[in-house]
Amino acid sequence: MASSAVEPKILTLLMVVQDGKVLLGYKKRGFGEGMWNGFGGKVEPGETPTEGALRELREEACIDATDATERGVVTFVYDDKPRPMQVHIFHASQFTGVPTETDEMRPAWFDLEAVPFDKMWPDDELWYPMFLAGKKFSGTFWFTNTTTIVRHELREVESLE
Ligand SMILES: Nc1nc2c([nH]c(=O)n2[C@H]2C[C@H](O)[C@@H](COP(=O)(O)OP(=O)(O)OP(=O)(O)O)O2)c(=O)[nH]1
Repeated sequence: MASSAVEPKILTLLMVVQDGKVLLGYKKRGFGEGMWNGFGGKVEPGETPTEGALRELREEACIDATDATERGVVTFVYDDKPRPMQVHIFHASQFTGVPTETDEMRPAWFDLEAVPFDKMWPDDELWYPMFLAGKKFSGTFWFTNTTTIVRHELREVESLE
């Protein structure tokens, strides 16, 4: 079967942006361990990406976003993994609860001028400018050895449908 026919895994990623800062979590275990990232994970059967994004935020940071909107869909293709990952990227600015450390993530606020891109997935530096500018975007990143980008396509879109 051609690799393009392989169904991608569907995941979510949500960043809370408030008062000139973004809430990120230090990933303590699993895929992306040791890096800062938004909150998210695999969408479960029967869930929409929005429902999955809100559940993962609650599980990983103990807060509930009240105004989450989808901003991007990005696909990651790896030469050392059988399935691509399709990540639905959400923005929120309002939430209830208090960001709290969990087994998986240690949350911290970063100034938008000091996002720690050197300790994040390398694609983030490429799409964050669109994300933070309030644009919608779509793209594909091809990785070798899980972490090195060999090629990418990224564009602003009118709609994510
Ligand atoms: N910013 C960014 N996030 C990424 C990239 N690749 C990637 O998987 N992610 C995100 C998507 C998910 O939010 C998270 C990976 O999800 P996960 O493996 O922790 O999923 P999960 O919580 O369901 O996992 P688990 O409980 O089953 O271990 O990392 C990337 O290149 N950049």
